[in-house]
Amino acid sequence: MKIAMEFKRAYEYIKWILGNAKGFRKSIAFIIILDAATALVGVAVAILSKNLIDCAVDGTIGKAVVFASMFGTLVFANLGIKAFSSVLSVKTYELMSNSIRKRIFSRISISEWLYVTKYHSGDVLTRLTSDVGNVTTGVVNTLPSIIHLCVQLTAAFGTLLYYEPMLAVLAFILGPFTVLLSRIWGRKLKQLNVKVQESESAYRAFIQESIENMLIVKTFQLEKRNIDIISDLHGTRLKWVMKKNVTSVVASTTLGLGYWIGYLLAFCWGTLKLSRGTTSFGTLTAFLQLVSQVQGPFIGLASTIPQLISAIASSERLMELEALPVEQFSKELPAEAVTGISFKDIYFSYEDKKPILENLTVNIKPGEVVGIIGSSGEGKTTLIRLLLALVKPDEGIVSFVSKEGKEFLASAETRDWISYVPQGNTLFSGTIEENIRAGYSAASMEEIQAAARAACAMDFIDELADGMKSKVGERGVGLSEGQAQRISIARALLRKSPILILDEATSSLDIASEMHVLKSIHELKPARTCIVITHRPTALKICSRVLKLENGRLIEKILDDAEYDEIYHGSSESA
Ligand SMILES: Nc1ncnc2c1ncn2[C@@H]1O[C@H](COP(=O)(O)OP(=O)(O)OP(=O)(O)O)[C@@H](O)[C@H]1O
Repeated sequence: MKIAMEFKRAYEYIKWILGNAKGFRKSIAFIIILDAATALVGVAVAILSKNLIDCAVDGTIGKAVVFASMFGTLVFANLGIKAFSSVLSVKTYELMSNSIRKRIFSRISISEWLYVTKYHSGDVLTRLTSDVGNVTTGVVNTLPSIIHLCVQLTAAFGTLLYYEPMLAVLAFILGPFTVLLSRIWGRKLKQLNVKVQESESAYRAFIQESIENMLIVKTFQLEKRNIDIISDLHGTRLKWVMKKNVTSVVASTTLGLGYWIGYLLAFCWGTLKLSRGTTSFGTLTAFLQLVSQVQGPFIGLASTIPQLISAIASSERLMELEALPVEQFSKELPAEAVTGISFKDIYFSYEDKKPILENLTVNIKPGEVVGIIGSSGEGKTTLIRLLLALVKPDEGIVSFVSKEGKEFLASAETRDWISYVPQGNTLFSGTIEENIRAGYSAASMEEIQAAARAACAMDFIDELADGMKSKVGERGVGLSEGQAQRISIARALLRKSPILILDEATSSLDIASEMHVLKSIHELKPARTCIVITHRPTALKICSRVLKLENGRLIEKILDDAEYDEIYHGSSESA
């Protein structure tokens, strides 16, 4: 039962791997044909060498010259075929691995956000590079090698059987041995492969995070701790790589031993026949070559099988990414602006954790500017994630309402109506212009400048030597927090969506800049429905309503000056 299940699973993985090769079948078939041809050439060379030596011994020089020239032609042809096959393999490898990467990357992009965030970016990177590499090698290199070895085995065994059946049997001694070994070591090797890939993921993830958070590493003097962690991760990786390697080496050494025993037996048998005069020098040379060509494939298979197992183990890790749930898209969106927002009887919790939102109901009218306050960790950002349909409510309905009162459920598509400025630095590496343009790719330079002006960013951009073309590093390196925030706001304003969400978006700005940005937002024409999540009273002053998130519900607050003061001077807990 267990074996049947394992076979079924292996069948699924192999089907998936071959499915990926669909667009490259012609190239792969061609590589296989070329590789099989080199195997046949090997056997032909053995037969030719027998005839050549026999002619030389008999003194029939004319025939020997013919055989020698055929021999030379075949050797050159073999070299040419191998060179061409190698170039074709590299090209097919690149095309196929890029196509798998693109497909899986696209799949991740359209998968549900919450599921994707469960994977560390370093792990995803390892899967998209190393695992895709293993799968592609399996199809483009390992599969043709296996077929090459099988053709070589069949042709050499058939020829040997024709000339000397006893030798053929001796040479074949490795056959059952290989099958037994692959059964014993196959499963173990697959498990070890998964461990190797996991240790690679952990290692890459750590390096990635350390480089990203270099500032924290330096200011908290974590250099030594990080170097120690890297050493540990190296140690773990080395352990699994060595275990995998030793398992492969034990398997191939055992086979190697069998190979030499077989070869020695064939050699003794041949020399015995030669001493009795029942065979020629040429035949003995050919036999020895053919014995190698029967046994060689078994050794070859022992080294290609681990590659195949790597491909299978990696396909499992890639299939896992492909199985991520895809986002649901709503039906066609209406042409008119839909600006009202409704949260109705919302219950929400992350996985099986304590509920964050409970029985939450709120309606926001078109054009309203609503401030949301609440203690840290109360669920304000989660509320926005529900509106953006990044997470789904356990119960209740999140919807958008048109002027006519028509409701549209929040979905991936309704994000079209929202411009979002999230917490933290969310810039990409590239120019300032490229970062703002991400809000609306077809925007003119005038529109980009207008958005930057409204976000209070134009003054500092003008002061930069390259202006809009100034380069921004990874996550906005090269800009101050406040400058990065203003670029993020400009990006959101350029989008011209009817709803604008600012999540602590002005937290790093000085009061004067913050007031300027908020005033620009307030004066936008047409007016946008706006949700401002903030701990700062200046931001709340532009809001027509303030809602406080408390115990999973939103409660309307009328704040007097003393309370504004408390928010401003008190801790976030008191907000
Ligand atoms: N992806 C996630 N998976 C599981 N739990 C999460 C996730 N994101 C947030 N949480 C939890 O949900 C709760 C609400 O988080 P949320 O970010 O919505 O709070 P917040 O009110 O916006 O906080 P802050 O003001 O500090 O930004 C927190 O307890 C947090 O630990």
